[in-house]
Amino acid sequence: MASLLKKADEGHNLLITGPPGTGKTHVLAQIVERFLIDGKQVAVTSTTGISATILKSKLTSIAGPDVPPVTTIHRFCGLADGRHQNEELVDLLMHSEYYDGYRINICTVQALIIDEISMLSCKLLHQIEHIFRRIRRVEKPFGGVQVVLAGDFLQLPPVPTPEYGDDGQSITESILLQYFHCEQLSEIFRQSEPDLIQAIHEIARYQCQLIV
Ligand SMILES: Nc1ncnc2c1ncn2[C@@H]1O[C@H](COP(=O)(O)OP(=O)(O)OP(=O)(O)O)[C@@H](O)[C@H]1O
Repeated sequence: MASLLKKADEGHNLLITGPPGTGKTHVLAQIVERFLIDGKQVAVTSTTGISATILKSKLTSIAGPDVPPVTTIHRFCGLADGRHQNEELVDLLMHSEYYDGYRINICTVQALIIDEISMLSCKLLHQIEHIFRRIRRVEKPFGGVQVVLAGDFLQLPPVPTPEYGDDGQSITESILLQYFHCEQLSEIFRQSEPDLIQAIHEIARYQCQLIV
């Protein structure tokens, strides 16, 4: 965990993965705390409303009441249900009064956290990168915003929306990952019984053996 926190302090983009109970939320809470102490404008988001609510309560129990509000990434920057093409959304963000709040969010944020990343499609990650770069007018990945992604790719995949041209491809093959330091957590903290921990790993990888 110390190496991840150091990378976060140094301003790297991070992708933190690992099975349930390996401490992804724990690390996120430490990172959020450090960003806040540094005076960074941090946005904490997740990919669904329910996971955002759960994340907020987990972060509060670890880092205390000062954690910022947690919302969905869609609500944070105006993605809605993914119906807009990239430049169409840029146009709305630049010119529609209805999108003022989203534009302000994008322009003021310095660090963006997205949890439950397995449910974010490649198309939406690329859209986020595009609109951040265009709206902030900074020709760097994500317009220079530090991005921290966390999740477990063996959990729920993205929901495809073929009507909007999104085939639901996971971000695992995204070329944007070249801009991330990727780290997989493997030590399970939530359980302590070795047999149970082994079973969790096997079930996650569809390798569970039936014992009769
Ligand atoms: N580095 C650590 N040292 C000791 N305990 C830890 C550590 N990291 C996490 N834990 C504990 O392990 C449990 C699971 O941690 P956490 O909820 O962060 O895992 P997670 O990977 O986010 O799980 P999930 O994918 O199910 O949300 C918690 O009770 C947490 O306090």
